[in-house]
Amino acid sequence: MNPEIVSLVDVGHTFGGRRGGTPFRALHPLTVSFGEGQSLALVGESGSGKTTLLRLLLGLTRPTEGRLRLFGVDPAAGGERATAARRRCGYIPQDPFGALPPTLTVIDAVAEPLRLGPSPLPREAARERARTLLKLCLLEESLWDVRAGTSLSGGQRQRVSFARALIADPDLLLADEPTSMQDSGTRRLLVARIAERSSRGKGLLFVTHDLVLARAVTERALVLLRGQVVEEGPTGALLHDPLHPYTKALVAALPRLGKALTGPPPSVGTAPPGGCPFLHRCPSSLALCASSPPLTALAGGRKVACHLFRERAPSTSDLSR
Ligand SMILES: Nc1ncnc2c1ncn2[C@@H]1O[C@H](COP(=O)(O)OP(=O)(O)OP(=O)(O)O)[C@@H](O)[C@H]1O
Repeated sequence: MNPEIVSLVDVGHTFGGRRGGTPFRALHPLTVSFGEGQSLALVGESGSGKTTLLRLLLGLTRPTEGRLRLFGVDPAAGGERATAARRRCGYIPQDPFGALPPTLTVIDAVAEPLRLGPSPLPREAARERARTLLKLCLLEESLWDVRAGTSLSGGQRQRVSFARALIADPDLLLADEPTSMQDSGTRRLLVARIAERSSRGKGLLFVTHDLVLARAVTERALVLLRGQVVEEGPTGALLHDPLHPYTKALVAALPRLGKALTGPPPSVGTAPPGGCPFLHRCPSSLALCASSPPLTALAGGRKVACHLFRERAPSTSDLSR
């Protein structure tokens, strides 16, 4: 087992429960871990809980359930060890508009992570590294001295945010749809930069709607629907042999196949509390699906939460974990 980077044991999150209002369970308890050189994709439609999970890992939100560890510490605990663990992470947020310090120039915004922490790099050395990375991220030189908070398109901001997240060569990269605003050539280049890190023992948590993209950079994937894991396994297996009807629908909806998912997105709609989160859109639903199917381990390191697969589950002794 590689030294552990991320460990979640029954981690869940409910918004709104503490200050009154209607509590909303954005993430149902989930258990997952990965170590150095390993990568995990979080795949699902809008509103499925992907960003919530990233925010828990970064210590920006404290989980309301379970036990979460980042490099062996609780990232939301405060104190030096939690700060040190968070500093080992690079984060590419989904929304590049709020992601950059608005008063810094592009080059200083990218260099900034090297200027923080216990052994900051001198300003010019940090800026030199920022120049190299900005070139690799195909950001036009004419933009390096403009204010990061103005004058940049969404795609340009996203590339600046990408360079900023990678400049300190973090041990864990948390990337939330990091190439959503890029053309296909630039996307390929940025994805290759992410993929090469795994061979150097770096960890990756990659959030995307797109299983093809997930397969390019990750070995394993979790498919989330309404905050519940409906399938987990090797990313290639999920793409080429999806088991859960929802994963099948996600694969069928990939642009090259062109079939849109039917029914309302997960944040809308009316799945019964406790029932399968895909019930109202599932072409194969059974009466049984009004009750929640447990996440069941199958052969080949795969897991699926679907009543259709209960009978295919191997005996406990066959389970990979
Ligand atoms: N601060 C909050 N208070 C209440 N509900 C929230 C809060 N943040 C997120 N949610 C809800 O939690 C659910 C999951 O949101 P999250 O941002 O994690 O989804 P996501 O999978 O990242 O979606 P997207 O792909 O659109 O970013 C959504 O229904 C969202 O409305």
